[in-house]
Amino acid sequence: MQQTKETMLQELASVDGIKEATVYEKSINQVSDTWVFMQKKETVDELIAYGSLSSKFEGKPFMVFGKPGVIAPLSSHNANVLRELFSFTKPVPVLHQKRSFGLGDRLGLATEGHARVFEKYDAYPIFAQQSIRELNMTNRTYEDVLNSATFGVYKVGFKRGFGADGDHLKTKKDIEYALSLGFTMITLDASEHIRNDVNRMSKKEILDQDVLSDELKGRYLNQSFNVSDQTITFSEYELKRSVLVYLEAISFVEDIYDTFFRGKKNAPNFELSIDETETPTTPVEHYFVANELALRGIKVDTLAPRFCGEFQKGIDYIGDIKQFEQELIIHVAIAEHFGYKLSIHSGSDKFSIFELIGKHTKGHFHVKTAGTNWLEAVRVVSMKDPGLYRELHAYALSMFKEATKFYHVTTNINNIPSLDSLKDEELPSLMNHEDARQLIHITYGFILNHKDSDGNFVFKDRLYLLWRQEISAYKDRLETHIGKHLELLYQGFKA
Ligand SMILES: O=C(O)[C@@H](O)[C@@H](O)[C@H](O)C(=O)CO
Repeated sequence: MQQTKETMLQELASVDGIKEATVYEKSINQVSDTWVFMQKKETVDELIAYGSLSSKFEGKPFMVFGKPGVIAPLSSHNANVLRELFSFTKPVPVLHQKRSFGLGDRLGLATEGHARVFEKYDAYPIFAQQSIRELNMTNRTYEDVLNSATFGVYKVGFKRGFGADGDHLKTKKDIEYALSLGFTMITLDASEHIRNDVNRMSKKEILDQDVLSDELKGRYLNQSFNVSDQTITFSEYELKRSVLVYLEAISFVEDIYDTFFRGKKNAPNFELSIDETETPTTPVEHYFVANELALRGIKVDTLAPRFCGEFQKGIDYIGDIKQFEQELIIHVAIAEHFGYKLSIHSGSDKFSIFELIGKHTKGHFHVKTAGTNWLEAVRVVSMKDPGLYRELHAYALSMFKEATKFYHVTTNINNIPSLDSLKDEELPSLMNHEDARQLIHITYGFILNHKDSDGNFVFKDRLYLLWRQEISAYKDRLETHIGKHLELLYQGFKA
């Protein structure tokens, strides 16, 4: 007779190391004769495997009624075993989904909260998503990023599937690294091959450049292209600008595509990001890039242009919303024409434009967030341990200048209310203050890695301990905050 989970739990109820723990109900699964679930002992999560397949897990063995079991730590080895036994813990590419959403979890603690949101919204979640810049800043590895997502979905029983994005990758070595671990999406960042200096050239200087081959002239010069009900026309100036800014980047993309994607079976999703540059992508330039990719047989799933205005990290859109809307309509038409979706980078907190994005993409989008999830974790610190928040904030102020080398922000730290003027209960309101948000957003690596003269972390261990103790407050914050992103996006196309 099949054993029920109740009788299984009764059998284990007297085992040392299990009897004193709390079982996560939604994590109980069975595969052939083996039960696998997660439990919490104090603030530490562990896996329990009970049955013949438990020998696959590493950990502390036990035996009940002649049946073997293991109390297994959340190690890389055990994450691999979970992925082998339970397919829902393994990332899968975005296939036919209309919309997807990236959730860069810098701390490896957010998947449970994120999963709650994606139980309600049908967008495909990319729970594992980090850039190399983030890995360097947080001292993490892609193994760790993937494992956190695997354990997160297992713990809460999220079975809809998720993706893993090697975000903003710039080299073959980094792409190989992400792919070797089973990442299902590669975001190629071509920014180092995009010429920003062209922005500083006058119209005359651009027109004076001899960069148009006969082929390019024949293909574009003074020609118009219809995409949906939009017409894109290349003047000599626009064509020369497009060639100067993007042609080298297109060759770079081709080389990467040939190496990792062309003709490959089960190729991962391929995103091209041209957003992290000083150069906004005009609709004409977007068309040029898309058409050149298509002519080279390069198929992207998503493309992130740099839209007009400013998409700064962790705060709302800065710029002319009317212009953004007009250009968005043309960007969407180009993306549809060439058969990919637009990707919106630095999508954290862009509340004033989400509805427009939902509306004009007709719900076909990829939106990426990252820093906002870290900011919600810091909000929890400000709510639960004001003293620790004050220390962290003061340190962030001292590192602000250094941090601006890694992120472009226009923060004025003089606008941030001084800590002395705020009562403890007022500290969480700093996480609604744009300058304070950006201060904390860009200093995350400095805060997490700060060590004292003995080489001990000043904040990291205390922060993780607090977050583990207050994980349900963090889950609530993520549900509300990321939920607000989705709600506005959906309002745009459900209306
Ligand atoms: O901070 C980073 O390096 C990344 O999270 C971002 O650049 C990412 O691509 C993003 O735009 C998420 O909002």
